[in-house]
Amino acid sequence: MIATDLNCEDLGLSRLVLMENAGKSISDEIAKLSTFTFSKPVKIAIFTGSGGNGGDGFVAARHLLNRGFEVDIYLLTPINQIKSQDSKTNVEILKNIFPNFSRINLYEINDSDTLNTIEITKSNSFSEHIIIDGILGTGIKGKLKTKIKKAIEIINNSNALKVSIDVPSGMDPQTGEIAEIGVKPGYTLSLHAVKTGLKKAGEDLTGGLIICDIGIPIEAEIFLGKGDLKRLNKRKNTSHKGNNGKVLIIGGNNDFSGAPSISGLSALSCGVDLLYIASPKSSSLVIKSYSPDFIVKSLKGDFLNINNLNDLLEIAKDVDSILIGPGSGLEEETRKLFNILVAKIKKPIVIDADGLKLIDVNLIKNKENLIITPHFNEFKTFFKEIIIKKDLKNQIGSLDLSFENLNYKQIHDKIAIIQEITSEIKGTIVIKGKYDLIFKGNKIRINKTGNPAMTVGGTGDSLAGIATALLSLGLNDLDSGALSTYLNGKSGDLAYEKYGNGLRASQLSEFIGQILKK
Ligand SMILES: NC(=O)C1=CN([C@@H]2O[C@H](COP(=O)(O)OP(=O)(O)OC[C@H]3O[C@@H](n4cnc5c(N)ncnc54)[C@H](O)[C@@H]3O)[C@@H](O)[C@H]2O)[C@H](O)CC1
Ligand SMILES: [K+]
Repeated sequence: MIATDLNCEDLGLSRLVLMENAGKSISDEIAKLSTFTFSKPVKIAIFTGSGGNGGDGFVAARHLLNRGFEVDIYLLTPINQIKSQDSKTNVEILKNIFPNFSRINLYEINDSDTLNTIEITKSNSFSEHIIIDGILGTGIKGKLKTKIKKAIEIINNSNALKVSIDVPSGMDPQTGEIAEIGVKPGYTLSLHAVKTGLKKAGEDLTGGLIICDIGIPIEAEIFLGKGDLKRLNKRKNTSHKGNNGKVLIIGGNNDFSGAPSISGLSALSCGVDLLYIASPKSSSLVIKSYSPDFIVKSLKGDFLNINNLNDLLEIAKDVDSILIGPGSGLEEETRKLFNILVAKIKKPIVIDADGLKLIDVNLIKNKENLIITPHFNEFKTFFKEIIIKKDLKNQIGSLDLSFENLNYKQIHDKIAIIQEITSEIKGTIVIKGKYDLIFKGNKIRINKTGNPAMTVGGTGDSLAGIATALLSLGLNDLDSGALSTYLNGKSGDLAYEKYGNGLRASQLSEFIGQILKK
């Protein structure tokens, strides 16, 4: 949800607008609940915190006033300390309503003691009140401040009807756990979608769940955007070498040393701790010379072959994720090696480039934690058996990946055909193109970053390196595959700004760090 919310900004849909929609939806639901539950007009008390959840409360207040309700707002965070810019904007509007004709009272609660003096605390007969909990939503972190704990206690002790905005304050929106104390609402108004933790917590803790539409288009969930960067875990202060990703790249032959190196440079730029490249002797020396940050394992032979199996299984034991294929060439011996490797290795794997031409689709069908990264022609070749089995040869044969001048039905149909094929395997399929399409089961993501200068050789190797790095950093295969297309395309866009059509794939890694940092 946090990712989707930020991705709306990439579509030009601002958080301020979403907050307005949220507040309006909340006021509509409160009005319904009030006529449903009470025989006479009720008074509304809204508790607000320092973030977006409180902001929703301020907007709801404005709409509730127009519906004729009397509204008291208890600001647990004084106005000058409110952190969310959009909340600030909305509380300022309420402050500007002065001298006021609307029935609104704003109370800034500076310390816990002030809470003892408020109306709700003084009387326990608040059965004709609705309390709206806009204290904490999806942004909750760490221990609750004393003032917040006390406010939650007061809310729970009152016999008003309690309604939480988005998440009952105090509850972890991902796990549903209440570490200290949480509001026990009669209803929770979930914005856009019910957060994972609320489903886990159950109605005892959330009250009745009502979903409020706030105008987020489904595409904000499908298109990759800056919000998806939030999927990456924060590094722990206590972590040490090796805790943040160990990647193995298996590739290269006597003709190709660049491909595995480009994958390696991009993987390192995602922040992985250790990067191993296992390559035949013929290419390993050259690969070593590209970067002092690579740990290069030199394997016997001019190309990858079955005699390398034990060495590779040994190195694989020590890493978190493995990329198979860049620059490996198409030797029969390499084919044998790869097909045994994918059967034996249980760790997250990415298969790219020559790997896709050599590995049998049937051997990887049931692998969950797997990413393949074909462009459309490679996709057709890799899945040819499945395409024949499903009798889709004619339709796929004439298909391209362009969406220009198509209506939504034609777009649906095009995607449905591809999905019929991709859903035959359990891993993630990243089909590279102007728009990258990412499939896993019934899920689809689309990436729109990137530019025509990226048709230069090696950008796919960079993408595969990024996907493998993200797997090693703990993301699942769908998120790794999807986010890798966004990062690779975005770094390509920044590289284009600097180098124009002269950009080279080895330069993409230069920009990855700054995208992640932002
Ligand atoms: N797309 C949407 O769903 C929209 C949701 N909106 C609402 O915004 C919140 C999320 O807003 P955010 O500012 O990220 O977080 P919170 O309001 O939950 O609060 C964060 C705020 O509180 C402080 N804080 C965090 N932890 C604690 C703590 N343990 N004790 C005290 N204070 C704490 C923190 O410093 C922040 O300042 C979402 O739930 C929706 O309600 C928007 O309206 C837009 C659309
Ligand atoms: K809340």
